[in-house]
Amino acid sequence: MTKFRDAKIEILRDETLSNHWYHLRKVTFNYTGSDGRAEELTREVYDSGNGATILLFDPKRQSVILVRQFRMPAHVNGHSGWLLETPAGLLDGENATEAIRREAMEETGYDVHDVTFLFRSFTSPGSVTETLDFFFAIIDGENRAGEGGGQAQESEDIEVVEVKLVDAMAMIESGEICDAKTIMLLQWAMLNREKLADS
Ligand SMILES: Nc1nc2c(ncn2[C@@H]2O[C@H](COP(=O)(O)OP(=O)(O)O[C@H]3O[C@H](CO)[C@@H](O)[C@H](O)[C@@H]3O)[C@@H](O)[C@H]2O)c(=O)[nH]1
Ligand SMILES: [Mg+2]
Repeated sequence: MTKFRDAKIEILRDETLSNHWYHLRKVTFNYTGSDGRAEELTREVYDSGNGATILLFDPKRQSVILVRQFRMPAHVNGHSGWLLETPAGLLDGENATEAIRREAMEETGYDVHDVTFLFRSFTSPGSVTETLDFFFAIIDGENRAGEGGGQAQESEDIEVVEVKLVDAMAMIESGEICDAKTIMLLQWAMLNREKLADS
């Protein structure tokens, strides 16, 4: 951070452009950059809250549990929209551990007790406020507590898909898996596969 040692940010205004489902803000601020020059700038900021995601791994079957659902933002950007992802959800005021256990159950039907926090990441820091907490849990594919599928009353319509870890890696190469959080967790699994082999 040496270049920005004397940089300064002073927020002047934080306006709401849209506040229907999520919150689109326009932030006006004085920016004093690395060269000491001050200027007034504005940035649009999309605030959809923070979320959590989890890699559910079955060591016996060497497989992961993914979910497929329709994503409109991907659809309007040239994808069919039917993305294959790790289970994930918004925090809804809960702490991330509680939230991810609830989401894992709702979306996949796996009741996970021991979840391990791995890391936190901004998902798209140029435009979106969101941080995502990444978790890991061991599951037993033969011992599922429910059907999953999401909450019908919230129009969630989720397909639960079990994929061998090696096949999931190939699906990144082929483009069939093209969601950042999912790619990050699968790559984490590959980097830690010796540890996972003992689990
Ligand atoms: N009515 C309405 N519903 C919406 C809108 N936008 C999203 N939803 C619904 O709100 C629900 C949110 O479900 P969650 O499971 O809590 O969140 P998520 O969409 O899976 O989000 C997770 O993954 C995202 C993508 O990676 C992450 O961005 C997010 O942080 C979170 O981890 C979904 O049923 C979604 O369809 C909207 O504009 N209007
Ligand atoms: Mg979800």
